[in-house]
Amino acid sequence: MPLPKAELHLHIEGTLEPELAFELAARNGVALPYADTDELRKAYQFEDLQSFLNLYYELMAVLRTERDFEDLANAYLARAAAQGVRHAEIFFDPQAHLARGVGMGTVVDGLWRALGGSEAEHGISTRLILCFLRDESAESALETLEAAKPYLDRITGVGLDSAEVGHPPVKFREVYEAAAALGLRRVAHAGEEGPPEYITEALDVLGVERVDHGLRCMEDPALVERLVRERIPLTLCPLSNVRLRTVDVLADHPLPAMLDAGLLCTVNSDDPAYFGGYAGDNFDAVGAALGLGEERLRELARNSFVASFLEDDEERRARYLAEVDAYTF
Ligand SMILES: Nc1ncnc2[nH]cnc12
Ligand SMILES: [Zn+2]
Repeated sequence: MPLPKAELHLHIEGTLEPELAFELAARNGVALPYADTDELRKAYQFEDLQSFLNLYYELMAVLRTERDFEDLANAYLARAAAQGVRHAEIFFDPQAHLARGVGMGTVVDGLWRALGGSEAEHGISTRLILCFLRDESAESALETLEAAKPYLDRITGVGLDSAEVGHPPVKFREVYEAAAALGLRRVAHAGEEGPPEYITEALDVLGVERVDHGLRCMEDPALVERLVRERIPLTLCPLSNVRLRTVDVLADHPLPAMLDAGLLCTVNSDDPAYFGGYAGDNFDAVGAALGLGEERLRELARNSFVASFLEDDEERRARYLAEVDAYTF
């Protein structure tokens, strides 16, 4: 049995495996510019975040109906369950779908067909986090939040993703204020490729409770001290960092130094279909490459539940933490 864990940084569109992409393409009559799954897999060589995002957005063309989103989420949940994920807080990118004529209702209702039955079907509790694309305008983000209003009973929070550099958090001040007023939790990608100042801005201007990636905080000791003091969780994605070349090789990943500094780090998969592994694979990879022992891995699993948005169900959080504490490797 794998170590129980929560996954807090997972883009559902980034779980689209080549086989499912071709299946959905056939079902929807969408032509993909790749002969087969082997040729598509060969395109998974990324120089940086943007080169990945180009493919990520291109492949979304196959997602058209509620059933497509349901199938996508069910495929992820089945894989996650097999790797010990007990709770998943799942990002989705509605603007990338709205731009293709796929409505908010199709996306949320489709995802919910899987998420609503996830506990019974996969043994995983879930939350849904709507992400704004930071390379789109602030007005577009506000329109997206407006379009999400009929679905807020199923949406726990908002996030910020896509191309980071040149799109500082401050651009989204207004939409984050509106989200907070609606009672939504707030997270944002910051310090993945962007500078440590974006992390500070995400905290101060957007009021985020958790930072996605946050890797580049290590360049600013005062910021590290603040993140430790305020117990701000970081959702790290080690295999993603290597594939997108923010870290040269896994053995150089700063995770051990970050834990030693007292940061509340979690380990997640980001876009597992593209980066070579799901949540458990990321745990295994950092364990092996960084020589993390059982107690470090247990700490990471504990952190994932501590950092999760389970404030509305503390009993469940306590149950998950007890599972981690009782786990024998
Ligand atoms: N790693 C990542 N960074 C920013 N935006 C993303 N969208 C999907 N994956 C992402
Ligand atoms: Zn991400």
